[in-house]
Amino acid sequence: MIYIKADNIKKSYGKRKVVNGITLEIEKNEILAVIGPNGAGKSTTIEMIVGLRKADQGNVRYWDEKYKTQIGVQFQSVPFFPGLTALENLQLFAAFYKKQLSKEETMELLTQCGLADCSHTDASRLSGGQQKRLAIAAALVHDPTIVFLDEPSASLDPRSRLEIHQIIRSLHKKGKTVVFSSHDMDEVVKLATRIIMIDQGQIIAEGDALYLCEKYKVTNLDQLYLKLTSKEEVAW
Ligand SMILES: Nc1ncnc2c1ncn2[C@@H]1O[C@H](COP(=O)(O)OP(=O)(O)OP(=O)(O)O)[C@@H](O)[C@H]1O
Repeated sequence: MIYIKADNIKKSYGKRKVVNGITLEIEKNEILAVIGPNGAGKSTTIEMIVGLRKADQGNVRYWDEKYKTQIGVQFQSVPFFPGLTALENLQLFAAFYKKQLSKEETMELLTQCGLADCSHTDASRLSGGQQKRLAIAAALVHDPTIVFLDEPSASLDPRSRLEIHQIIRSLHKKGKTVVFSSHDMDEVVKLATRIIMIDQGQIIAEGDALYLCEKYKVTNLDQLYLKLTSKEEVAW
């Protein structure tokens, strides 16, 4: 089953074409990794797909007219409410979806995201890694069908990174669809059931890791990345 279909979407900021005709589908119960260089247009593409940014051209179609309540999104920076604890922040995020999370339900979500010990800590005092996990928890408060995670494990220590992988795997096991962006090719190989590589606002490769490595005659995704993505000339 196809949940979301983006057809030839484009976005420019001023004269700069950031997304230049992306067509993709997001299927039920896949873990889709979106990879590509800094500034390639990954976040902008995700923002258009989740309906937070309007495409200049092209369109995005959804499987359900109430899709907004069934999508959870974690962005790279999260505006938590200072003065509120981690637990209170999650309850507030749930209220945005008109959902009342009991203390027990909130604790369960915090535990799932490795934050049980921080439930009563002011969100603004959490470490970077803890804030990232709280951001993921915030994306899950309404038990969404599809979860978009924008670089969920970036700048995390190895243990926290593994915890994020566990969260992604358990969401997948529950039948959810997960779309995540990442610069960590090992993580992508471990988790993704399908990969989309974006460069300069266009999809330049698509498929699972094995297929892509065979197709482009490389032994791993790092090599594939270096082979396919453009490189800026370095001026010394
Ligand atoms: N609101 C905005 N206004 C102007 N330019 C923007 C805006 N948002 C993004 N850009 C520019 O668009 C380009 C693509 O940004 P985007 O965040 O989509 O890339 P990305 O592939 O997610 O990069 P990264 O891997 O570094 O997160 C970048 O050059 C960025 O500076």
